[in-house]
Amino acid sequence: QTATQYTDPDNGFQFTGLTEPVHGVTYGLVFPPNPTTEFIGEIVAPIAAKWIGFSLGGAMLQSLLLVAWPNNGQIVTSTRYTTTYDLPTEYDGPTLTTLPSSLVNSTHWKWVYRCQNCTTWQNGAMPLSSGAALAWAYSDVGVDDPSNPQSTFQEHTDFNFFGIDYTSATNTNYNNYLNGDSGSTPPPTTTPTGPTTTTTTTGPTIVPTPYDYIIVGAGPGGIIAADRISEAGKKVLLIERGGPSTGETGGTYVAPWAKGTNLTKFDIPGLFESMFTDSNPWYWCKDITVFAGCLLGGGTSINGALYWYPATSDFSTAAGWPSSWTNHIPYTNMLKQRLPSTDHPSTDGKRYLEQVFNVTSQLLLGQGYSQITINDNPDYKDHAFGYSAFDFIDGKRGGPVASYLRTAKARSNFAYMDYTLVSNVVRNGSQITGVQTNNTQIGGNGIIPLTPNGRVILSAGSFGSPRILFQSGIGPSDMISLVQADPTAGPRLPPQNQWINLPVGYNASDNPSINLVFTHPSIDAYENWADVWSSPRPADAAQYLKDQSGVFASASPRVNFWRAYGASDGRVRYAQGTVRPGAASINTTLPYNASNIFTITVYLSTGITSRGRVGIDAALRGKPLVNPWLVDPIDKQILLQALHDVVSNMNTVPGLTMITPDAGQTIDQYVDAYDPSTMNSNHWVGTNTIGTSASKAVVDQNAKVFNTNNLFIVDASIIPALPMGNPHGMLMSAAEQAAAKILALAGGP
Ligand code: HEM
Repeated sequence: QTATQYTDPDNGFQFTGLTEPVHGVTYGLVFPPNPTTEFIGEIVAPIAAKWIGFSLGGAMLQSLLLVAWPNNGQIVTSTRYTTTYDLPTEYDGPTLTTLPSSLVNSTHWKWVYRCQNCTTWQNGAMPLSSGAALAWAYSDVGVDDPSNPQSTFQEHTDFNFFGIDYTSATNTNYNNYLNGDSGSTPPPTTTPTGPTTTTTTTGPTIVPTPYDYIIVGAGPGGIIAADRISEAGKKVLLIERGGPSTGETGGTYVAPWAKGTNLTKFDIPGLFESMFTDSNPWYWCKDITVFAGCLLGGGTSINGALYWYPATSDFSTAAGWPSSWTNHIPYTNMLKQRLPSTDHPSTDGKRYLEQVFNVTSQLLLGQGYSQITINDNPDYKDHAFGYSAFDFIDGKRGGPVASYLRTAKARSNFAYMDYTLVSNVVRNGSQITGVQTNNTQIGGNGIIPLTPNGRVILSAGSFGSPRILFQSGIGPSDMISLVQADPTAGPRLPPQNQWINLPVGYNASDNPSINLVFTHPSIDAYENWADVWSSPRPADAAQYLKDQSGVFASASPRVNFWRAYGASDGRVRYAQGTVRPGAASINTTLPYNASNIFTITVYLSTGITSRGRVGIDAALRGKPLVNPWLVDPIDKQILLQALHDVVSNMNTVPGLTMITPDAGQTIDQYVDAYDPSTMNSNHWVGTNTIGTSASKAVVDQNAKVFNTNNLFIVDASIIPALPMGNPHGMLMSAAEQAAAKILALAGGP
């Protein structure tokens, strides 16, 4: 089949397309006379079509896919992408705008849309100077969560292809079409190809509300800032690009065995390991090349929730903090009050799956370690070990979402907007006037303004916040040049004489971590967590569903330990260990019993000198440009020393065998051969580091971006150096302190 020209009888637009005969769905496209990167399209479908997919590359894989369905009189739409024959997931970059002649009535639904930045995508493009194939997918089975544009759904029930000649698919009235006007096209006299009706149900333009504080990103930094600032009576908008996570926030991603409850993947601590083995991990950001959580709660909704109250050194001037930050105790106390830690998260107070604790404590006691309650002694981090501590609450994921967000939401001066991506701040020189979102229904252009003296706080994370800065003309010029070349983001940049040169993306660090894998006959490896999502041990699943107790009330770690090391450069570095049943990867020549495996991960933390650089690529994806792990040979030397120490007395624990590395490889060879990407701990900090001078730092001691009047950052990116432990506890204390400093700073709303 080949597309031909037809005129839609309702809106009078001339499209190139066809009505396929099997289901009677019409697909049409029209381009401006000198094609740019956009087009107007339409899909007219009988009500029996529960969702429709349209592939701009003419195939399922590596194509920009448009997916649409009707819900409550509106058309719900998304752009998606996939490289495998599984559910295509969110693809950011294109902008879809539903045009007014769209409708839903009793027989049909019709989606007329503008698709901008749509003619090229990752690994593909529409060949606009020739012809090509397009493809459609049809389903008579409804999607799982119709109000959610990123809903999951089952495979199509039909698909097919058709040819199109792009060179004749243009119309000189294109710009009129954008305004809902068919221009000089004569009134249609041809046979109607679509439904005839007059009900227009797409929403009108929303008049944008100005806010005192617009906070971009609902991770730990953004949520805590939003709670404290709304508590102070300011009018606050918190914007999240993703959607709900836990059941209490409207999340619906529930394991088969928990069906009928609102205990989602993000509620049940024992599902943590399944984050990395899911066939449809929609919650990871698709435009950041390392793991980042694109959902409410950010990293705290998808992490293992290891929660450490900060040590004094975490906020020291030696770590890079301005001296005004070193007294963290009042803020850490505020955090502890809102979110106490627990090292026995099961609601019955018992500990489960503790075999690794027994084995590891034999090793550590033999090395002169003492067992302590770790969060009772945050500064005791040399030769100390104890039970892993978490911010779980009532046997469920707690974190900032189940604490600070609850109180924020109860206030009438707090507003929350999800599924909304902020690309850049709108500014006039050093004065920020609003944020640019991808929701063009807001004011017709997607811009949300500030009140007079209003402020923007970026909390989009160590990759997301730098990208927003680059797209706002703030950062090194090589990054802003990449933005300039982008057809959508380029025109939104301020003029070059307003660019602000700051070291955005530099000073990046992340804990290098190395896994050692062991077996011991006493260990229960819990099937390496492989079955927790689809076929858990029935008794454990039942116990958890009954009262949130048992194995599922905790994430996988069971033991943590720390040790200090002096080095030849005069610095003290700390090594951290995390121990859990199971193993992410095993590489061994030894025969072993898979039901007895466990992992000791050794990280280097406080004192690391290695730094990398974070930036964007030409597709504006966030990525490490220079890896931050073990750049300094002394960092590597200390990490090796720590690994050797951990296994130094292995022969004193009967039955304990190290299988990775195995006898054929030394620890040094193992570390030399380690894939750097698996050394990543996803603890990125420092990409918008705090400091006292604009030549070395991005934000000043009030967390305000240098050379701006009213732009702030509150997230892991301002932390100058890695803290002692997994960073989200220390980050939340930093967010408390940053919120207090921002509120105290004169000149605000
Ligand atoms: C849960 C969602 C989906 C699943 C599991 C799925 C799965 C599959 C599978 C297994 C095939 C190969 C079928 C065969 O060769 O007979 C296929 C083909 C195809 N799918 Fe999907 N699909 C999904 C969603 C979509 C969507 C949203 C589109 C949007 C346009 C799409 C477009 C296509 C097209 C055009 C083909 C045929 C051409 C090709 O193989 O690339 N699919 N799909």
